Amino acid sequence: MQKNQIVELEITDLSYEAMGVAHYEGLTIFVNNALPGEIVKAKVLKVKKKFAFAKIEEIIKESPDRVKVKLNQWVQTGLASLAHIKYDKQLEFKRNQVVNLLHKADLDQIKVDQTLPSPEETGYRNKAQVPVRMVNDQLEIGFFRRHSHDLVPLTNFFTTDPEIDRVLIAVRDILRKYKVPAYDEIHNKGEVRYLDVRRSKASGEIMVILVCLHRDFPQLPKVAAEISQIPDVTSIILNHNPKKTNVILGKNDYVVFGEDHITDKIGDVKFRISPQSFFQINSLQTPRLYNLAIEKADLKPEDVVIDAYSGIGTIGLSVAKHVKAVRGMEVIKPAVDDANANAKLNGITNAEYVVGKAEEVMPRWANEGLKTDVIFVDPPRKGLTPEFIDAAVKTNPKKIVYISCNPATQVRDLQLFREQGYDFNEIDPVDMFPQTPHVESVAVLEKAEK
Ligand SMILES: C[S@@+](CC[C@H](N)C(=O)[O-])C[C@H]1O[C@@H](n2cnc3c(N)ncnc32)[C@H](O)[C@@H]1O
Repeated sequence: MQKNQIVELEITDLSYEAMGVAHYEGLTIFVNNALPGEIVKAKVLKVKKKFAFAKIEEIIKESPDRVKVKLNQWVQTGLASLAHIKYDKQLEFKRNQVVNLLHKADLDQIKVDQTLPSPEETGYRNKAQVPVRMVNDQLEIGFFRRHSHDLVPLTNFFTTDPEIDRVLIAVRDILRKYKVPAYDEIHNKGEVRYLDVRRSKASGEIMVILVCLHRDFPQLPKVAAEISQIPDVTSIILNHNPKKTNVILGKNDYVVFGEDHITDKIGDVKFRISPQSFFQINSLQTPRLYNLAIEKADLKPEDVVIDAYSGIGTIGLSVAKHVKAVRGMEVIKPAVDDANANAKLNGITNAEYVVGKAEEVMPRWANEGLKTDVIFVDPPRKGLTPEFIDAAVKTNPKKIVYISCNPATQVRDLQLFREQGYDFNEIDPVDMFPQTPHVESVAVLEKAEK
């Protein structure tokens, strides 16, 4: 097989990144955009020893699960790389990810529920982080083509709250009007790198973050004054990111208009959210995810609860009024400040959050003799560490509720807990990210009977 060769392929599977999978002359071929059951003519893009990448030239036999995507850019950019598959099949794809991982781990007996669908299939994101670049001498917002830094200009971000798209376009036009240069990442010059916009569905408040190369730029006062006139914008932040890096946000934020946070709500609990704080992006699905996790925790009024990887305290503060005490830890300081402020904001006096790495804080607490009843963990994609797991077990909880955005690391960690006398019999996938291959899942570990 050679680059640029055209081959006819039968697609037999979907990879975890939602690429069609085919086999040809002993090679596994990943075909962008192709679906199982389809026969396609594809052009070979790259050939490695055991696998190759190809793109569709022509669909000879089309899958009945295919959706005609209006804007092919969504799929191309990876912004919504499952958008070409019917929603019920997306849910099945996500469930299958979990089933396959359990199968590989010899855990076929674990039950995997149907994926809980999201109330909104599009327009669900309460936050957009979009790159800003010059394209043909004009400042554009958009998204990078998959596996590249080529900006595809976009004005409809599809999975984002349409109110946020409206603000993104308005800010883009203001930057154009004042001739603010976009960031040039090759030479590390120019100015605006990203626009980061957050909107609370509950309060309607909107935060606009201009991620900039410099702490200030000549047009900033006029630009800020005009952005502040966009309806519902209550906060404008300049995030200073001077480094040549792929990391989106720099360390320092400067308020250029309004508040340093916006306020949102999950259930009855209010949350202030600062620019650097993590907040679940699917506003309508988040309470359903938390309710599932909380129901499974079967909390009692005398329980001591840990909220690990707590972000702004959303899980712990949602349960604080029903338990004896909540203690949480989180590595981002502004998020911890938010969490403690959020406790006060809601009149909660039995919850306390500290700054630190979970894998360091948990062992410290365990060594101090802390005993717990229920531990909630909600780590980033890389999952937990063995140090955290050992320390969590040492505090002797009845239950550990594991919320994960990466079932591969979740299954790995659940096995480590199993070796330490905890067991689980079910994983529930929840769709937090429709139109994308991302899978969220919840599992509950209980102390195994001796
Ligand atoms: C998936 S988020 C969950 C946040 C929160 N539970 C929620 O539902 O909004 C994971 C959080 O873990 C934090 N984090 C990442 N690495 C960490 C570590 N080593 N120790 C503690 N927190 C960490 C991130 O900053 C982020 O807020």
